[in-house]
Amino acid sequence: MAENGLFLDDVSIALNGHRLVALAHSVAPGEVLTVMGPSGSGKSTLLAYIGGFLAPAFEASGKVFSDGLELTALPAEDRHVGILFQDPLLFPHMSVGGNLIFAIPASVKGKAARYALAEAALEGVGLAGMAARDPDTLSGGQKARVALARALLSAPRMLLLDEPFSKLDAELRGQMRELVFAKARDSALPVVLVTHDAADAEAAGGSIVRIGNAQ
Ligand SMILES: Nc1ncnc2c1ncn2[C@@H]1O[C@H](COP(=O)(O)OP(=O)(O)OP(=O)(O)O)[C@@H](O)[C@H]1O
Repeated sequence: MAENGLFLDDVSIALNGHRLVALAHSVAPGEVLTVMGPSGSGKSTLLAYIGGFLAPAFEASGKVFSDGLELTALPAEDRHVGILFQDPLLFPHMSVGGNLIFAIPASVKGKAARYALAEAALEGVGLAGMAARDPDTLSGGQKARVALARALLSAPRMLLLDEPFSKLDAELRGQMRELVFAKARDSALPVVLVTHDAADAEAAGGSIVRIGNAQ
């Protein structure tokens, strides 16, 4: 078992008796495992299993470890997994800062300390001073950055990325993936990236697994 990082120990997921995913893989801190495969092959399902929110329709086995700690039996809220989806999914009724402060673990006490963390996270994604903004006034690329800052603020053990760049235009897409991978390296977070885009996989630079037709 890999001591550091994420380890998927013979993970197998089936739907109606048909096996979708069979995977054994480790992802070192700061590295990216890219998961590719046709639509409906089970890529998002694999992320749901790792994150602890697999729908009951699926039958799954295999263990998930993070830094040697087994997560498999833990509920999603205790797994401390940072997730980015295709849509940034910011709360529209909160300011940008509110969206960030919401994600900070309750163990960080004091309004000033929580505000300072949120400000620093915004600065870290190139959005210094934007805490008071309404999320609806941000561009798609800015929203994606806020979602990244929010995921990082939650003190995650890993990042799970479900096509997070696919709605961005080519230039923003390149910038955003560099930012995400740099943050993952800086924070020594293992990353599982689901994508249809070979350029994403190439930029990620780690291992690529294909599920679906290849099995
Ligand atoms: N909650 C659910 N209950 C039952 N079946 C589901 C559920 N969610 C997804 N599925 C089915 O499980 C299979 C895998 O879906 P999944 O979303 O993991 O595919 P994917 O590879 O991520 O696809 P895409 O590239 O289109 O996002 C599909 O056949 C899908 O219809």
